Formats: sequence, C-alpha cells, structure tokens
Amino acid sequence: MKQTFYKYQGTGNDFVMIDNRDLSFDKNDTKRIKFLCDRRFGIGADGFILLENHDTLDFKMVYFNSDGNESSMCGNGGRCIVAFAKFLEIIDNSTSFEAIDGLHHAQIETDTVKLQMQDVKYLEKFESHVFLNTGSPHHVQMETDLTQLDIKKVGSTIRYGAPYNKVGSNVNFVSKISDELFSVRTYERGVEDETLSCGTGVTAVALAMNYIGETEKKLITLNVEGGTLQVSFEKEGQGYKNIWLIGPAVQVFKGEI
Ligand SMILES: N[C@H](CCC[C@H](N)C(=O)O)C(=O)O
Repeated sequence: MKQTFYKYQGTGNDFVMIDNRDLSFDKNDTKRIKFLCDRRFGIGADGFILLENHDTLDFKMVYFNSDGNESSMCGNGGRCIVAFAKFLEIIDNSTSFEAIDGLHHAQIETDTVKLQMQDVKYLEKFESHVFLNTGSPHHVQMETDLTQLDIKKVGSTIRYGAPYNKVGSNVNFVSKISDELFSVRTYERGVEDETLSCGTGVTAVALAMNYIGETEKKLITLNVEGGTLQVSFEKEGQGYKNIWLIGPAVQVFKGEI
C-alpha cells in the first residue's frame, strides 16, 4: 500500500517524514526505514521522522537514524517537524511537543524555527575534548583547521573507540573564528558518516565553548557545511538552561512510495 512521504532539510541535515497520526506506518519495520533513507535505492536522508498524536501536547516526534534504528533527540529534525506540523495546520506559530528526551517548546516564523532544547545539567571536560548530552551524546574537540580533516576516518575512530564503544557518541570538530562565531563539522552516530549539520551537535559545541572559556557570549553563531545555525543559552550552576537552537527548516519534496 503506497504511503505519502515528505522530505525536509535543516542546514543540509535531511529527513524523510510522515504524518503517522493514523499509526499506519510500522515503526518496527527497520528494513523499510533503512530503504527510505538509502540515497541510491530509496528517497535518501540522514534520518526518518514520524509525527504522531499526543494526549495533551500538539504532537509527538519519533526519530530514527538512517541505519533504521530509533535513536536519541535530533535537533535539526526537531526544527523540521515543527515546520511539518505548521504545513499540516496542526499548529500556528508556536508549539509544545514531546520527543524521546521530553517536552520541547518551539516557535516558527516563515522558514526559521527556534527550538528549545533540554537543559544540560553537567559537562565533562577532558584534556583533549568535552563530553555532554544535549538530547544526544556529543564529543566536542577543537581543531585549528577543519578543511583538511578526514571526518569519516577520524570521527568513526573516536565514535567506536573507548569510552564510547558500540553505543557510541556523535563527534564534533570545532574551530574558533571569533567570540561569537565557530565552524563545526560533525560525524554522526547512526548515520556513520559526516552530516552537513547536526542540531544537537552545534548546541553541544556552543555550550562546550562557553564552558571551557573560549567565549563568554550567550548567543553563538555556528557555520556548518550546510549553512548557519545559532544557539542561545543561560548559565545555571555547572550547566546550562533556556537553550534554543535557531535556524531554517525547509520542505523540499512530497511523494508516494
Ligand atoms: N545521530 C544522532 C541523532 C540525530 C542528531 C542530529 N541529526 C541532530 O540534528 O541533532 C544520534 O544518534 O545520537
């Protein structure tokens, strides 16, 4: 039976999406999710997102990596599902929805979505990197030059190595341009390759840069391979709160398969 799918992208991080309020899509069909995300044999995307009903909130987001497995929070996917909900006329310009890491508020103006991320209670600072969870686990390390890096090679070594091992972590490489501007490239767990942008990743980078004193700013712009994102936040104790991920979310395709 044919189903209608949409394709959204947020700074080049792209997602196949379906309105699953009738629960017609079998979320255990890993094979079909992998096929839909395959860039040669399917539609092609970094991830797959179901929009479902929620008892009290506007909707529920269910996220799968392109490997077909359900995963942790996706920041760019969260921004794209808000644009999808607006397109479906489920919401107007603001919303509250549930994702795997809990409640999220968001606002949408034309193609720009502001998504509130979960508070980050603590970060772990090591000699070579920072580790934190912004809804997904992120390893953040500074580099002087991102252009020469073999992201897939270096990123996968860190992602599969100790202490992350099989469960893994996303891996972000960051270079500082100024106190309010950083460049980021990300190796994404579950895609097992570099993506053009990672929303929970740039959120992790912004907080980590403030945490290790690379910047005192609380509104940071991040250049990613697929465009530009902003992250704003407030410090709270050893962590951060009132964290917002801001950037574009665009519908690129609708079709049946
Ligand atoms: N691959 C990530 C989830 C998606 C993160 C990314 N697409 C984002 O925008 O946050 C993981 O399995 O931890």
